[in-house]
Amino acid sequence: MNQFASPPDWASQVDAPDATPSLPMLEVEALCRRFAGVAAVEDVGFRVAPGQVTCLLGPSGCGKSTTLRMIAGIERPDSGAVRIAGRPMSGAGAFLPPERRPVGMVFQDFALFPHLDVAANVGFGLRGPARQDRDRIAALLERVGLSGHAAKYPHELSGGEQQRVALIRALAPRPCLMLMDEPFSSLDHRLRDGVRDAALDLLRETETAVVMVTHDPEEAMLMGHRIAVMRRGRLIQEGRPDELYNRPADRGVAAFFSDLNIVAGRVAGGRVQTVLGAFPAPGLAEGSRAEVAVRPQHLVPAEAGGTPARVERARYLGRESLIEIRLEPGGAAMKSRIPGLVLPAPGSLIRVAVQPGSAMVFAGDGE
Ligand SMILES: Nc1ncnc2c1ncn2[C@@H]1O[C@H](COP(=O)(O)OP(=O)(O)OP(=O)(O)O)[C@@H](O)[C@H]1O
Repeated sequence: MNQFASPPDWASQVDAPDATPSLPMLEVEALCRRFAGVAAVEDVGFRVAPGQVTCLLGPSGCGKSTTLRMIAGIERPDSGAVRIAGRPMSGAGAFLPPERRPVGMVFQDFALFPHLDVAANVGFGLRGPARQDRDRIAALLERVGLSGHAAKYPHELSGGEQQRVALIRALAPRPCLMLMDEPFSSLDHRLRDGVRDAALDLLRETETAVVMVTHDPEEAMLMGHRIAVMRRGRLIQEGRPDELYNRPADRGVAAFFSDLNIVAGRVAGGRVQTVLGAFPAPGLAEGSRAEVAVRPQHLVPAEAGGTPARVERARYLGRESLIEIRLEPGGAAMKSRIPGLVLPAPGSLIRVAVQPGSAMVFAGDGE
């Protein structure tokens, strides 16, 4: 059971910068796991507050699932600690098996029992007499719009319906923490939004803390109150979606969320001087090399000033236009995304500028 009687309102936490509640539901500390001498997860630590969703985001093989499996107790950490609702699950000699952890799990393949009808599948998560609690099962089914499906078998349901059943089956025992591994990735694009929204509503209502693995940055931004970006087994950055998008720790994190235009330069007078202009470079040594990353929507046509650029290709994408250009000094290829219909002729010369405050400056000239 959730030991916190009245968890803080998730919306106010999202709005308030750096409002980390004092009592996390999940605490992960310095988790490490090696396979055949190779580190799959190294020194990963983060916390999740009650009612909050943290998305583990990263490329294939970066250690997301292994981290999730260690939280679940399916995988034993080599070192580090996991605490749920303040109780040690693993670490310091303790190790609770998965069935003794107050955790619900949902995976990519819905894994419903094919020989049980929907009501029995949901009831399976309940223990003892609660398993027959028709009212609770009916309430959960109604909550995800499946009231009329209680007597159906999994093969009679669509993928989206099956995943909603898997979700309420995991939530039925009222876990403190929900662990979800790519839970929506096998769903048809059209179904996905509806199932995601149903899941978010239900998780918020039940004030369940959630760790969700995804490799899709848009999904992480859509679902996560916080995002933890992993790379090569390590946690690179953890924070609110806007922090990761606007203040990424490095170029790799920045590149996860969109295409980037990159220009390099040297720091002089506290600013990195580039072909696109000079940008503040706080904390970087005078004379050192730095690179500036600019998202395509932040590289915009300039009336006067700016940097001359030759248009290579311009396409209208509906909501916006994508203009591919080559900077005249240096010849670097860049992309600019502009709202509406803006189609300069290929070969024409335009001027572009970086929107104030949008440039991301990193040390060095490569990852
Ligand atoms: N049981 C295992 N035995 C050996 N190596 C493993 C095992 N489980 C995971 N690995 C390795 O550990 C690394 C991390 O794997 P993990 O499944 O955690 O990555 P991931 O980020 O979840 O990837 P994906 O998005 O492809 O599922 C990979 O190199 C993987 O091959």
